[in-house]
Amino acid sequence: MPDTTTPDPRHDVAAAASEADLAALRAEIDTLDDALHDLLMRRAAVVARLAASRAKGDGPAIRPGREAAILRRLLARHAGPLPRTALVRLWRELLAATTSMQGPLSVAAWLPEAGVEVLRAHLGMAAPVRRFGSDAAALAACEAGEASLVALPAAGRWWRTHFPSRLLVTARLPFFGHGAETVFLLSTTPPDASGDDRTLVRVPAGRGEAGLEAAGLGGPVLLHEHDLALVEVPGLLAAGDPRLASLGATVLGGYAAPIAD
Ligand SMILES: O=C(O)C(=O)C[C@]1(C(=O)O)C=C[C@@H](O)C=C1
Repeated sequence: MPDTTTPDPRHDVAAAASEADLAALRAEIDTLDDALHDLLMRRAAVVARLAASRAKGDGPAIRPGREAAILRRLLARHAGPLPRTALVRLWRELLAATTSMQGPLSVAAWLPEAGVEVLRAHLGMAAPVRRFGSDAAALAACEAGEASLVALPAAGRWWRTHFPSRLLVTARLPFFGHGAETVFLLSTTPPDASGDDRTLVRVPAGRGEAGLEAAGLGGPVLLHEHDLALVEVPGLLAAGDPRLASLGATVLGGYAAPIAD
């Protein structure tokens, strides 16, 4: 029978080597964490300079188009084992933080539970989200200055009854990957171009949709209710776009085209 009580010195050497490897790898991770942390602090300081320059003007600091362009650029250069979802999650939390550094970021939401999850994934855990019992109540809270953004689903009466409005749709969520719910973010800051955008347009059902097609502006119909259709048109169109004038179309806002994961 082999003597199992006597330690094999070769095991000690192997254990010591793997302990040393582990310590070396962890030291490398610590060095990288310091470098990442230094860069995060430097990045936040640049955002603070940008905010202090007042170049952005009034209204909420959030610029969903710029955020989308940042994420698209990073995803395009992404390589290696870190999942793309993790990259997006990290930057979403960062962008939510740098937005709230510049001014209050609060949301008036009329959303089902799944929509709140989609909203949280986008705005991070810190942004205060107040839920309302109707789309009209959430919109009124923002109009009254009680919230900087409104979050609404692709349902309800808001898209038929609330426009033209000071509040415009500026983001469609989820921006990356798939969510159980589509969420629209509305803001008093007009939509900013991301390089690949869509415009949300309300048109008379039938005639309006055909008119959009004929003008080369056909896109997916998101909702159809009574005599109105909600259509996602390619590009970022201004409310006064001459191609829309004769169609009885109302621009509800625009946003970065979401990317599949
Ligand atoms: O570019 C801006 O306007 C910023 O405020 C900076 C920044 C960022 O951290 O990169 C922060 C918030 C905006 O929503 C978009 C981008």
